[in-house]
Amino acid sequence: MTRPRLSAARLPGWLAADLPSAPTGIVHIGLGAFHRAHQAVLTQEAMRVAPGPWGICAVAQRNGRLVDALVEQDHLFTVTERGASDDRLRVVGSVREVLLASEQPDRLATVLSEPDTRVVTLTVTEAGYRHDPVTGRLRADDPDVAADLAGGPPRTPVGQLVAGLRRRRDRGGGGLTVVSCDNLPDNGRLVARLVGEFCARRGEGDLAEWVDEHVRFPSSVVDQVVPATTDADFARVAEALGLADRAAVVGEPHRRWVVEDDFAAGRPAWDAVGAELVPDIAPHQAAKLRLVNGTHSALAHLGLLAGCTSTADALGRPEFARFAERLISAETGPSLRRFGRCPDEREVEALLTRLANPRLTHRLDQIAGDALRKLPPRLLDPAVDLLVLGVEPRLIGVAVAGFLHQQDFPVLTLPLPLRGSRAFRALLADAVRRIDQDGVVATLRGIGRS
Ligand SMILES: NC(=O)c1ccc[n+]([C@@H]2O[C@H](COP(=O)([O-])OP(=O)(O)OC[C@H]3O[C@@H](n4cnc5c(N)ncnc54)[C@H](O)[C@@H]3O)[C@@H](O)[C@H]2O)c1
Ligand SMILES: O=P(O)(O)OC[C@@H](O)[C@@H](O)[C@H](O)[C@H](O)CO
Repeated sequence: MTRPRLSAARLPGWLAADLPSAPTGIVHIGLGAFHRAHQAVLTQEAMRVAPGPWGICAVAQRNGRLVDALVEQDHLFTVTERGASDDRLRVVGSVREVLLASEQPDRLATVLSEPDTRVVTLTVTEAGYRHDPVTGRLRADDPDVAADLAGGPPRTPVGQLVAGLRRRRDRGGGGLTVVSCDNLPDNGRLVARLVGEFCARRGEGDLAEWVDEHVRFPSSVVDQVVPATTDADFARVAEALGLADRAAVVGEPHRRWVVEDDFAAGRPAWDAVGAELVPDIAPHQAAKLRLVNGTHSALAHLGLLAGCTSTADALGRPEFARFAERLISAETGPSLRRFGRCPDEREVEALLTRLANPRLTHRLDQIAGDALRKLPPRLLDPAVDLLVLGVEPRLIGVAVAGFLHQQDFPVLTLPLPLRGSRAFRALLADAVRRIDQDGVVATLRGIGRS
């Protein structure tokens, strides 16, 4: 059945009552599923607690269909919080404008330069930063980066940021805070470094100095599983609302945001609605990337070999559930010792229950993508820390072997301590051989018995 589209005029009164009406103060680059389920919701909740000029201008890179859908829907969309037994549907109205960066580069630079814009958030995936994961430097050989450096309409998020900052400086603009929300270690420092390098490569040392003085780049950690929306999700929302929402998103009820408390010119009252403002992000970041994303990546690389399609599918199989539990309890958890805390039994169980939510379809192939960037902070850094503690990272070795198993040649650059460890290289080779000979399920069962 074709339903009328979600719009301000069609919204039932009981849903409209909660929506904020605020001018734009935030630019979000990377209008994906995650932003809509996470920062857009938190910002709406924060404005309810402390009203302020924190409407969002959300920027898609190339997805014109999503931009068109949101324009048609008066920028409204639904977020379904999907727990293990029920759904909670809400309408989000914190997005006030949407832009398509590839077609509106000038408008984007202008919004970034507006005095009322005081915060920029980013979710552009690990690949979006166009950096070399080993050196952390900008990949100047990437054709889009090269085009941006040559002064064309910016195609990359870093190019877009620099164009906006340049215009802001030229207009005599004030302080701005750029918050990366991507699953990358030290994401704030990474963006600051890439912006500085971009300016240097263009010979714009004066702009780099202005940025140093006026712009802050706090690092942040986000945690909420928000899979890509499925057709079944769209149909469920239409059924519940009586309206079609082409920008609907579905995520788990768990939601966490830890941000370094370093803002140049104010922010919404995110801390009043659950965000944690902290002086040091390092322990939070390591714990999140290793326990949540490390488990995800392990399940993805091993699960795909066994024909599993989603995290819930994999964790529904006893050998994967046991492997994940042991991976966290015996390796990724204890690897956090130098940060001062390891998860206890209860925390491990709660995390696995979250990740196994049978009502969320979090596809393993989505998680497995871009593994060369994802594996170092999620599984290789913990392996290094375990070696320092004198513990053999055997289960991490099996997870990494799940990735290597499908490769024709050794593509993964191991961190130096792992490359130099004969024991680690041997256990990796052994795990690849066992998966090859016995298959992944028998390998995991073998671990369970040993
Ligand atoms: N979805 C989650 O569960 C989740 C949870 C925590 C953190 N995150 C972070 O958010 C990121 C985005 O997740 P999502 O669910 O919104 O994904 P998505 O696929 O819905 O959206 C991805 C966004 O990133 C942009 N993008 C992708 N590749 C790019 C590139 N090479 N250059 C520039 N922009 C690019 C796209 O334009 C889009 O706006 C993740 O990669 C992760 O770092 C996601
Ligand atoms: O492409 P990725 O792996 O960074 O993103 C997919 C998910 O694994 C990830 O985003 C998790 O859902 C999230 O990090 C949970 O907080």
